[in-house]
Amino acid sequence: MALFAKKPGGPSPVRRLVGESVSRRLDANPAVKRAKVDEAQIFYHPDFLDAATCDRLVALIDANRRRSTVLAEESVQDFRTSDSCDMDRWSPDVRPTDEAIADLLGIDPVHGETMQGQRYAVGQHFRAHFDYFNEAQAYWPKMVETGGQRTWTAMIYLNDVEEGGATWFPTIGIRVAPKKGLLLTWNNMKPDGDRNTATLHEGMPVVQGTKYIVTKWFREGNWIKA
Ligand SMILES: O=C(O)CCC(=O)C(=O)O
Ligand SMILES: [Fe+2]
Repeated sequence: MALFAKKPGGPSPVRRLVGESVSRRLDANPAVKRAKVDEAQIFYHPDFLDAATCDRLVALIDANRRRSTVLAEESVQDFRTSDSCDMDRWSPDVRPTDEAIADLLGIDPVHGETMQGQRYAVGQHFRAHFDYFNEAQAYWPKMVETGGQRTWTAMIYLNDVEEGGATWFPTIGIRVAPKKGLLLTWNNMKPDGDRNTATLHEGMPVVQGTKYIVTKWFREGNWIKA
């Protein structure tokens, strides 16, 4: 390692600016509410997506789902037990939603990763994790090539779940129950652009019913190369 190699993480002007511009835009949108917590910038739009679009995305997830994977090298059994699939951003069934999320946040769509569809059956979950990358991990150089750190996460609940399946932020102490069409979004960075450990979150086990969501992660740089 080089003698003066920069320690991973720390404040970042680029990530700070993204946090400022997105939170300013969301605060100015009367349809969007900000969670009343100090630890992180968390917002929600109670009825972002209409029922018919939700149903279409659920059908696409059912047609394309496979077992979910995680990034860490250690294989973590039972860490993420849902099924998931890539949602083709150019498909006419996906593109309007994909671009509407980017527009809501005011982030150029080229920063957005391929949207992920996820399906959780009874008992399935996504254990507590951070969406931002660990810059000390072996996978990090690959992530730099594909747009660098993740800044904002946006997810949409595509159906109502009979019981369970909430998104839980244990450090902050809030739980968001699935509600068809609701969009939840948060900044994985602190206001100074450093990684925000308070964004630790978990997809809690579904107790009854099935949970469908789409998740969109935004990078600080370009995911789509010109
Ligand atoms: O299923 C959830 O509620 C959380 C999903 C999640 O954390 C993710 O997709 O990164
Ligand atoms: Fe997550």
